[in-house]
Amino acid sequence: MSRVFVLDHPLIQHKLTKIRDKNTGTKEFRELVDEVAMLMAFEITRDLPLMDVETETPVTVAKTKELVGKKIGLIPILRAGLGMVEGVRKLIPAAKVGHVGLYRDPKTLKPVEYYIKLPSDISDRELIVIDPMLATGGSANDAIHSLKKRGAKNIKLMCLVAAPEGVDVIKEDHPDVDIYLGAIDDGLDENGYIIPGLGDAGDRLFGTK
Ligand SMILES: O=P(O)(O)OC[C@H]1O[C@H](OP(=O)(O)OP(=O)(O)O)[C@H](O)[C@@H]1O
Ligand SMILES: O=c1cc[nH]c(=O)[nH]1
Ligand SMILES: [Mg+2]
Repeated sequence: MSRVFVLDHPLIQHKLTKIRDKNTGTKEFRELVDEVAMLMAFEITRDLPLMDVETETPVTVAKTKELVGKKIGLIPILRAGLGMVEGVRKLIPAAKVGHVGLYRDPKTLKPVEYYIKLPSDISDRELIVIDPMLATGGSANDAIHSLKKRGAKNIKLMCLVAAPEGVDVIKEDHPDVDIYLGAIDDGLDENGYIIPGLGDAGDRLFGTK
């Protein structure tokens, strides 16, 4: 059963409010999404394993902790996922990055895959799928299926804003995938947009509307 975490850190929630605001322009929107992604990564990596090490300080030897060299892969879903990936990379600079290109057909709301390029060793990596929006869930669901088909075994999903419908789809199809969110909103409108949501994340990030 997927675990669903709504990351309620005050900085995440405050910045998310500004991201939602229709008066926030492209530059500030992009900066805020980057910052929130970094803060979310801080929470998502909370369970990374540590090992005991000894380090010589200028004074003496300290018994301390170091990350066990865990291999991580970040998988932004194009385009909007690009707005979050650099924020996460600031905290996990050694992570490899794979890209899944999907757009949602505006009529059917079904995802269409147009690109995929992944690190060769995804089956050995803990993967974090990144997309600001989880609406019907079709895009994230497809991306996760694509990754599993290519050998991925260990996947987390990270989104800024989700609709309950999208969360249910991932829980149903991928009970092994834990979901990390900034918020779960009320639902979807007739065009599949999240209510109240933040509008079209890709358009707001890249100024295409
Ligand atoms: O859960 P779903 O109903 O599938 O909707 C969510 C998807 O829609 C948006 O992408 P969009 O199709 O707008 O592509 P873009 O990122 O290129 O703008 C968003 O970034 C998600 O990938
Ligand atoms: O609300 C939504 C739904 C899908 N994609 C977006 O960018 N926003
Ligand atoms: Mg879009």
